Amino acid sequence: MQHPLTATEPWARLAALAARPDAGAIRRRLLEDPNRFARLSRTGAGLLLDLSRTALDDTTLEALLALAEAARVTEKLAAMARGEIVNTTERRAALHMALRAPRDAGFRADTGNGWEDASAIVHAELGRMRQFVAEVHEGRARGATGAPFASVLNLGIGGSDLGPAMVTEALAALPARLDARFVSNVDGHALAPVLASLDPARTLVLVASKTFTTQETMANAKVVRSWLVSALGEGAVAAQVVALSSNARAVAEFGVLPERTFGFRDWVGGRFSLWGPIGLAIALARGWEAFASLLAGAHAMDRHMLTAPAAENLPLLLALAHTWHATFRGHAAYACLPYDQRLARLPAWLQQLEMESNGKRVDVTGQPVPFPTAPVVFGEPGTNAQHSFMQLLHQGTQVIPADIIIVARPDHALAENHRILLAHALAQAAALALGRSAAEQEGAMLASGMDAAEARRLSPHRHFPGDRPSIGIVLPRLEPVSLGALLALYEHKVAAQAALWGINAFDQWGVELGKTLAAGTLPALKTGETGALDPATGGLVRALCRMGA
Ligand SMILES: O=P(O)(O)OC[C@H]1O[C@](O)(CO)[C@@H](O)[C@@H]1O
Repeated sequence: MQHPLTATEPWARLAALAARPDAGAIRRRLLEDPNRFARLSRTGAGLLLDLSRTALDDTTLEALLALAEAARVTEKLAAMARGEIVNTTERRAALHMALRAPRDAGFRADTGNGWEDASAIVHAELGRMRQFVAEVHEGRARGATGAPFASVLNLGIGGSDLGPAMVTEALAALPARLDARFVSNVDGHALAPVLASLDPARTLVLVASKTFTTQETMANAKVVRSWLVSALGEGAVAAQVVALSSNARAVAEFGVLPERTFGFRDWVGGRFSLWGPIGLAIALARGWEAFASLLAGAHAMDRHMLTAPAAENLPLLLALAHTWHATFRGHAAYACLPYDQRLARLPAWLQQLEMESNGKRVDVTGQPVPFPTAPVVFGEPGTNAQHSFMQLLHQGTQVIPADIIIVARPDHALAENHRILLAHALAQAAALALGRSAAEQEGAMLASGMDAAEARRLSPHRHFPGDRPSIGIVLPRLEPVSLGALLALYEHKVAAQAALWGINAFDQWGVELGKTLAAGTLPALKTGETGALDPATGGLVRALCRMGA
């Protein structure tokens, strides 16, 4: 039986367009149309999206928009905003948009057991967060010895780390209100040096875990709890530990006071959670105003996503361009290249967002999807990426599209450095798209005085095929409001692709098996008893034990 999406007329049209010999031609399209940038760039919520260095043309774009219509993408995103149960396997709404909307936005969530006033719940907690942040900054909330807090240590992993850590680093141009540290890995090499560098009397600890059962976070939380208690006594737990979680019972058992617990509902998915209590570290480190502006920027993108016409809608257009690359052109990876060092952790955040959301092989009905879904995402800030993996993007055997994120105005006074950075970002996009033919390359070598035989020998090695797509995303400046819009752009892009493919972006069953197996392996590492393990794991456990594990 044919999959409902591949049975649509626009799908057939797109499959035919993708099979054309010139389906990937970017150079020709660029050089033939001097207005291509104007025709294929759009603005929304303060950002600029530039699709001119992809092979998309009017016909392809029209077919992609028709496919989105056939898949009812806009209706599905509207259902998400209405708080309907869109995460069908876990029977939950996905209402992260409520976290960043004004109080009167009126978001409501279907709990499966009736509807609740999501906006009221969010704003009650936001008010408490705001008050707590003020108490810490003004020195009214202090540690067990009466010392004001100088540092905040966030213990969390996945969505309970990547978002707040990335945003806190991205907003480094703002004055630091508290020194912020993030420890996610259960590897003691992550936690031990951080604890060694902190003063327990002046450290506020955030245990960030939606479930409050994640083994890595809880193991680190226990270590930090003992560290506080042995330095300051049992009273330090109540004075200095804060929980960010939706599991109030487990939080209470851990000993965190209700007034130091900030909660959220299960309609906030882990990887979409930085906008609420999980983002407390951002507000503590960069100030409440910055956090509020971040939310405002994301809300502006939410409004744009919900109201802009399809052909002008940034998240939808980005989703369609990525889908053209991943699903129709079969590009199995894409690179995220932020040309701003402060966005160094953006690729890591995006990896979870994309790959945990859309790394799915069955659709919402449980049927296998007969086409590629989420590609592999990787990335590094430019220009560093140019000196590591960009070689493969320019001359490798596979085509790997890139998102090139550019910030127009810097927050430093090194104007020449910034111009060099921008020149490289633009040059990479141009080199990927236009390439340089063997003949052009050979001509350049001859002109430089190289002898003809040597120029001929080198020309295949120095040939750039071009026709390699990149998408530009431009922020006027990296500030809370534009960062919020950028992150919401990607969140909605991911949700739009899931809606198009008919998959569930909001569950993550693929992470469960490894957790279960780790629980069975831990006792074997303690006792050396490997009888219950598979032969390969058992062999490795015995080898590790012989080496002193
Ligand atoms: O916040 P929690 O419950 O500790 O979960 C952390 C992370 O673990 C996952 O559940 C699975 O890796 C992520 O989705 C989540 O962000």
